[in-house]
Amino acid sequence: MPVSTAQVATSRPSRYIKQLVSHMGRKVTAELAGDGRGTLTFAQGTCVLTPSGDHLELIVTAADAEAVAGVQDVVTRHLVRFATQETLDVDWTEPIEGTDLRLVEPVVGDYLLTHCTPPGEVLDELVVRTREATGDASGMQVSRDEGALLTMLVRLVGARNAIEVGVFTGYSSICIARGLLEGGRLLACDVSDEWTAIARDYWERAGVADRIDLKVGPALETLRALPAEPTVDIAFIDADKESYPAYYEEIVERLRPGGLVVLDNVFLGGRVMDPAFQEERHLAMRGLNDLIAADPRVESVMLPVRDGVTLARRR
Ligand SMILES: C[S@@+](CC[C@H](N)C(=O)[O-])C[C@H]1O[C@@H](n2cnc3c(N)ncnc32)[C@H](O)[C@@H]1O
Repeated sequence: MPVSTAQVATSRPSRYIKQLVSHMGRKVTAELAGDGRGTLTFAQGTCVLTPSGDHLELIVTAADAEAVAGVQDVVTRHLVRFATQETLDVDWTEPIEGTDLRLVEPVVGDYLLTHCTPPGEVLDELVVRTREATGDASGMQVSRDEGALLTMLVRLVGARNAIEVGVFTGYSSICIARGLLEGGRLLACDVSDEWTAIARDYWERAGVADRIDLKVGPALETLRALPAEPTVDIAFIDADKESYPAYYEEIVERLRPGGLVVLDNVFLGGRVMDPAFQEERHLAMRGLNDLIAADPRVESVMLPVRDGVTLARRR
């Protein structure tokens, strides 16, 4: 239960952050960013302090509830001591797990679904068919707003040469293939014959089958077998999470300048923000998110679309 927040009403949030960073900097790592955001890194966890109008926003992240309480205690005591001209009310929320974070408010999520270009009959039917054929696994399919985003990105990039890692029943492949320039091709990678059989059927129905090359097998092998030349315009990564770093490396080296790699599920349902989650896929995604943000080969932005989407554009 490692994430807890507090909103402290005050007319001087920036001043307290400066004071705290300067004071705590003698004992722990304390940083003040140009935008006024402060970060305190203790042995047990971190506290991020952000000035927000007439509030000071605090976020404590640590590996367990006890560690959260320890960081909360240090921060609260110092803040209260620094506030000589007012009484600060530091009211922390109960610590929650990353999986309980609301990544997209349901009402917002629903509004987004109904305010993008409609995907059309074939994709609507594919959603139904996927649910019937795969049950709970159907949750892996990209949503209609994310699908619309993919088509839009493919068009904006002016893509002729695209790659998809993780086809499932073909929804996102159709979205990508639709946006390609005349003569464009999509290399679609997946390990499942069963799921991609459905994809093939719907690619035909959507009229894009002739521009998709399906490669069934481990995607890493497929990617490594590609020429090591920067010819890829856009790639979408949406497969096994442990392999994301390897997929990213193979793809980023093959992107042409201005080419885009799009990564899905970069929040892992909130688990990337929660240090209690330490499985291989959590470490892989957390590490990759950090790497991309600092990667000099690309410009990147992370979008709170569904489970988090990163766009990284090759410089
Ligand atoms: C989240 S689903 C993809 C959803 C798809 N983009 C869509 O919109 O319907 C992940 C897919 O990755 C595939 N996959 C898992 N491990 C793989 C691997 N090593 N190589 C290629 N595909 C893999 C799975 O078979 C599954 O179809």
